[in-house]
Amino acid sequence: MREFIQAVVYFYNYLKRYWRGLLFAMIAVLVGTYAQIKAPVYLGQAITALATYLGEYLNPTTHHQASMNGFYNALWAMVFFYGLTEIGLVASGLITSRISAKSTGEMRVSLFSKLQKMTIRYFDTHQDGKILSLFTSDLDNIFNAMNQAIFQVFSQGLLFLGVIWMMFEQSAIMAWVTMALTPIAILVALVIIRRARYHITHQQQAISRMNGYINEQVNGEKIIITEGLQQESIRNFDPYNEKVKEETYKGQVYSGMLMPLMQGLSLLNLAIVIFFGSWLVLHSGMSKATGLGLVVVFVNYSQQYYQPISQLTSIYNMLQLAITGAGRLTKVKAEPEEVDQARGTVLPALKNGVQLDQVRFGYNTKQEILHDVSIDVQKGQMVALVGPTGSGKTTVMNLLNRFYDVNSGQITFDGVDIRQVDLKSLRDQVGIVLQESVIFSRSIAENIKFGKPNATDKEMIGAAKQANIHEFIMSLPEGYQTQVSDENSVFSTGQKQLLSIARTILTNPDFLILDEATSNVDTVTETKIQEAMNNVIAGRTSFVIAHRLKTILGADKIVVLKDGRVIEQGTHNQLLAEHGFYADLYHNQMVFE
Ligand SMILES: Nc1ncnc2c1ncn2[C@@H]1O[C@H](COP(=O)(O)OP(=O)(O)OP(=O)(O)O)[C@@H](O)[C@H]1O
Repeated sequence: MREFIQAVVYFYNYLKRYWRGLLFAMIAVLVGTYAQIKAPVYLGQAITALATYLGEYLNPTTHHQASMNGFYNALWAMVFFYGLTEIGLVASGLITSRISAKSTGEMRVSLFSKLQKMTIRYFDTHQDGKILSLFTSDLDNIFNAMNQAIFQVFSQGLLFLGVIWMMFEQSAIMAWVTMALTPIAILVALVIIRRARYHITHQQQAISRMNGYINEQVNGEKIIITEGLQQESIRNFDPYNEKVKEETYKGQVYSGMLMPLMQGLSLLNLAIVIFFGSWLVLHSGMSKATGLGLVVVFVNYSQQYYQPISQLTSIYNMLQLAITGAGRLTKVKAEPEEVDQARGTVLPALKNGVQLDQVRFGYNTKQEILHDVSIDVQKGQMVALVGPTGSGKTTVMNLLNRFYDVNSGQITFDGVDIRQVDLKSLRDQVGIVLQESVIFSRSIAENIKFGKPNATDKEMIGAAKQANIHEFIMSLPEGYQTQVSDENSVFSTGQKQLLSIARTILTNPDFLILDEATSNVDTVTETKIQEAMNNVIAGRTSFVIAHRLKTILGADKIVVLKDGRVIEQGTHNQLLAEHGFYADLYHNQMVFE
């Protein structure tokens, strides 16, 4: 019930601005449905008029032209009402399609804007595929429901009530006869909806599990190919696919069953209506011609009456999917936002330095990752963070840029706690070169200018030169205009990092965080990266997460992290003299280099 109310609120928020269009669509449905239930009355009158005329025609002594006029009048009225039905239904369909497309478009924009404000924590804890499915399946389901189901609930509900009302207007006894099979129809519909729902829920779960498997296998394709595990991967795919196949089949069997069953019931009912109607014509006091007309009217109503019941499963399924989708999107909307642009003081340019003061932090409440970490960086200094894998180096970087907040202690820029600072002004000062370099689908020039789109070409080329990537870019036939993307990258891993460095140099940050690429790069590229790093670091305050110790020998301070604690601090020579963890690490690496 909570999910239902949530969905109603969600739809209301997006649909309220279209109230005029919706009102118009409803009036169109109202007119169309009224015409639809009114038309059979004229059909009946036409039949009655024809029967009267034929009766008189067969008896030449009482032949009147007038009864034929009644037939034509009724016929025209019937055509008019059926025409009106079509106009009403087409008009309301067009309006609802337009409103659904527009409001789903707005939902898409709002979802995308929301995602752009999400915390790193959100992206760290949600799979890419699941985020993508908000845009694909959830919004699609919502569109389908708005376009068809909500409209159908209204129009079919109206038709159902309207037919009952009209039937009682025409003949109460015939109305009861037409409705005779209603309890069976409703019972059948409920049983089938329950079964269909069961299998459709299982089908969705099976699809989600299968997608998870495909996602994982595609991401791990390199390992699968190198280990020759393709056949195994195909074999393991089978049970996922089988489950989807089985549940889809059963779901379709049940949901597809309702329509023919209802048609069957309606045909059975038709026979009852004709049988009872004929009995009434023969045994009641009404004229035979009127009775014949009445039978024809109820033949029509009998079909219209069972139509809404047969639509129930598809409407129900569509609504159910939309309610789940709206629930998921409401949850996303309620997620805490990252960029709270207007809050806090604007951070002035760094004057003294950056401090981590007794910082404690964990990604979740169960496990603390950093314990009492204190690091002091003076303006213009280069601090290197070293330590075994999992020791917390990247975590320190995440905190410095305020991707996450500390649990206790504080991080300060010139003595100001970064939690008190306007986030944008903090991010403007901090430049990050990540281990994993990202390439966007656009030209190389636009990729370099990503953080500063209004940079001049001269500035951009200057940055590329400092990052040691200019010559390579110029060797490409289209130079800086070469279109690149993650799938169609012309860069090696090392070159991608050089591009990231160029991107960062261009934004000219005061404070720099550099996460050195761990992947093996050839010695020429390694030297180039080293030079580029020296260029970007020069004159800046920087934190370098180093994996190859020889890259940080000249650091002003080396901080050694182990299991989330600072175990040693000092210059390279000081730490070597201590013969501690760093000295061991250094000697071990030198043996392998
Ligand atoms: N998003 C996250 N959620 C939960 N735990 C995480 C997350 N990121 C890292 N951790 C955990 O925090 C610890 C420190 O990880 P971190 O990435 O900071 O180490 P690192 O020193 O940078 O390692 P590496 O040298 O391998 O990059 C690890 O135990 C890791 O499992």
